[in-house]
Amino acid sequence: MTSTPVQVRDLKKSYGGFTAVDGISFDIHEGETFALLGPNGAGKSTTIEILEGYRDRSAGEVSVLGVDPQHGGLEWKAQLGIVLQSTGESGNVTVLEQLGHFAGYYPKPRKVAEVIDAVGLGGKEKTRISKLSGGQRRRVDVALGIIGRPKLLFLDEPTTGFDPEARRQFWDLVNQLKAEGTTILLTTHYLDEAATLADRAGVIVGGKLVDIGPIDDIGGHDAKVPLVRWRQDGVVRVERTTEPAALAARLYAEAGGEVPGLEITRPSLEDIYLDLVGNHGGEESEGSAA
Ligand SMILES: Nc1ncnc2c1ncn2[C@@H]1O[C@H](COP(=O)(O)OP(=O)(O)OP(=O)(O)O)[C@@H](O)[C@H]1O
Repeated sequence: MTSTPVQVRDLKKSYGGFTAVDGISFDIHEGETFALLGPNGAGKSTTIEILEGYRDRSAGEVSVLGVDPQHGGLEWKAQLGIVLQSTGESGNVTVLEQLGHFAGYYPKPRKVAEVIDAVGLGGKEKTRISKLSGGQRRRVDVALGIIGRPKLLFLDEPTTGFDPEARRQFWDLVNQLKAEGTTILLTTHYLDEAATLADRAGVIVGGKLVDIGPIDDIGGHDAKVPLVRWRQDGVVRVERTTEPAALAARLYAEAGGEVPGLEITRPSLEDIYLDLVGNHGGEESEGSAA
């Protein structure tokens, strides 16, 4: 086992004349949770599917658990946990049957009952998957992703369709997997989810990596500078400053008391991400013509 389970160098993928992934490079270190962020169509799923061995690349080098995914065998695949973007589970079997069946594919599976509890499907063991709600089926997807005790777990928009309680429960589960040393590659459009779970992130726009680094450093140092808002003569004023308390104190002294509408906020990861994507011309990102 390598201490850098995922290594990607100058990865490119074209669909006909359309370049969906345009020369991206990144590493994911052992035990780390790495978030791949980007607008719809940026190339995240294409990248993940190449790493999972589902799609061939057009150019570049990729190593996943020391193996080129284009040549990964069953033993390699058994070390991966995969939660695809779309729900695949709609069968006529029960939750217990489905998980029991999949557990049989792996050399050291987790206990089915444990997994059912971990994804919050306790009480639904004997329910047919076709009778579950959309969010509950998504939990089955997550359960199938972790049943084989993967070394590397791919989570492609795992909490889409989850209610807020289920999302929190899922975050607890991911933290538990992290504590066990699982390396995780996550894509999500929920920036609070990325901020909570990820150690590092890469932001893809139009098939190119526009930023990468520890989650708190995304957007660069200046992106985090706090905003001070207040009202003066009925007009909302906004100033960015690294010393918000000093500005607030000055305003207090000038106003001779409480400052109307005073608010100090730090840009959230979502604010920073939206700036970053906007600056790189991405909204509904469309890659580039080759
Ligand atoms: N099989 C395919 N054939 C042709 N074009 C494709 C194919 N799969 C994806 N694309 C295109 O490649 C680009 C990247 O798609 P991809 O699914 O990787 O984006 P994404 O970042 O995962 O988006 P989302 O957030 O919507 O899931 C898109 O413009 C998409 O239309």
